[in-house]
Amino acid sequence: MTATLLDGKATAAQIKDELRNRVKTLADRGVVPGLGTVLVGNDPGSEAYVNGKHRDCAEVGIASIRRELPADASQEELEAVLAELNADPACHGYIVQLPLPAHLDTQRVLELIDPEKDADGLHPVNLGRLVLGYPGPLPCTPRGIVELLRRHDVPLRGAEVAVVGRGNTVGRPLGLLLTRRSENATVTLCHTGTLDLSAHTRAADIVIVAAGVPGLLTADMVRPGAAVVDVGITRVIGPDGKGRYTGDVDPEVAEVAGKIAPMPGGVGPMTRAMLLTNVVERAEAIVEAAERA
Ligand SMILES: Nc1nc(=O)c2c([nH]1)NC[C@@H]1CN(c3ccc(C(=O)N[C@@H](CCC(=O)O)C(=O)O)cc3)C=[N+]21
Repeated sequence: MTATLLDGKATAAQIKDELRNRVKTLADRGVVPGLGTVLVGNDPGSEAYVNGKHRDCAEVGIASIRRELPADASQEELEAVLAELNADPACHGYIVQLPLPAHLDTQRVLELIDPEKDADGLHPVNLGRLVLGYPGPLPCTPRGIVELLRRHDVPLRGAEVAVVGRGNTVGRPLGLLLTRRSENATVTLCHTGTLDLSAHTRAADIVIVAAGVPGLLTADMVRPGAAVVDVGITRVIGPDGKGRYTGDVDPEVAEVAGKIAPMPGGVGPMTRAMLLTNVVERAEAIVEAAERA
C-alpha cells in the first residue's frame, strides 16, 4: 500500500477527547448530555451497533437512555416511546436504529422525532435546513467524512469531488454539505446508473464511494494521488464460509490513491464520533439558551 491513511479510528479518538472536555464544562453548568437509542427487535448487527454507541457515550461522559422493543412491537407502542423521549428533558438527542422491522412505517416514525432532538440529522426538517443552509443537526456520516478530510489537510475549497451513491443517509446529504459556501467543493453526484462512472471518478481530486457495491471502485478508476473514502459496508460470506463486512473500494486502489479512508477504520468510527458531537451540541444549545433567558 502506497496511500497514506485517513485514520478514522485515531481521529475519532481525538474528537472524543475534545468532547470529554466539553461534557465536563456542561457538567459544571449542571447539565449531563443524554443520548437515547431506540432498538426494535434483536438483529445481531443492530444490537452490536447500538451497544457500540452506548460504549462511546460511557467513554465521553454522556448519559445513555436505552429503549428496546420486541420484534413484533406495534406502531403505536413505538410511537409512544418516541413521545416519551421527545418529552424527556434528560434526553438531548436520540436515534431510532434502522432498519426497522418491515411491518412498521419507517417514514412516519422518523417524522415523529422532535427535529431538535434528531441526533442522526436525518429528519426531513433537518435535511431541509441543510438544503437551505440553516443551522441544525447534521447527518453523522457526511459530517464525519468532511471532518476526517479537514483534519488530514485534504483541501476541499475548489476541489473536484466525485460522490458515488445518492442515498438519503450518505451520498445526497454529503453533496449538500460539500457544496456549502464554507466547504466550497465542486461535487459530481454519481450512482450505479451513471453511464461512464470512471470518467467522473478519474477526474476527481477526492472520490467518496457510498454505493453499497463491494469492489465497485477499482484502481483504474482513480487518478494517481487522489484521496479515496470508502463508505461501503456490505455483509458478505468469505471463502472460509464466515460472514464479514466489506467496503466498496477494491484493495488495489491503495496502490494508486494518495490518501485512503479504509473500511473498517475510516468512516464508521467518525460517524459514531459525530453522533456524540450532535448530542453535546444540542445540550450546549439548551444551556446557552437558558443562560441568555
Ligand atoms: N438510525 C441509524 N443511524 C445510524 O447511524 C445507523 C443506523 N441507524 N443503522 C445502521 C447504520 C450503520 N452504522 C455504522 C456506524 C458505525 C460503524 C463502525 O464504527 N464500523 C467500524 C467497524 C465496527 C466493527 O467491525 O464492529 C469501522 O468501520 O471501523 C459501522 C456502521 C450506523 N448506522
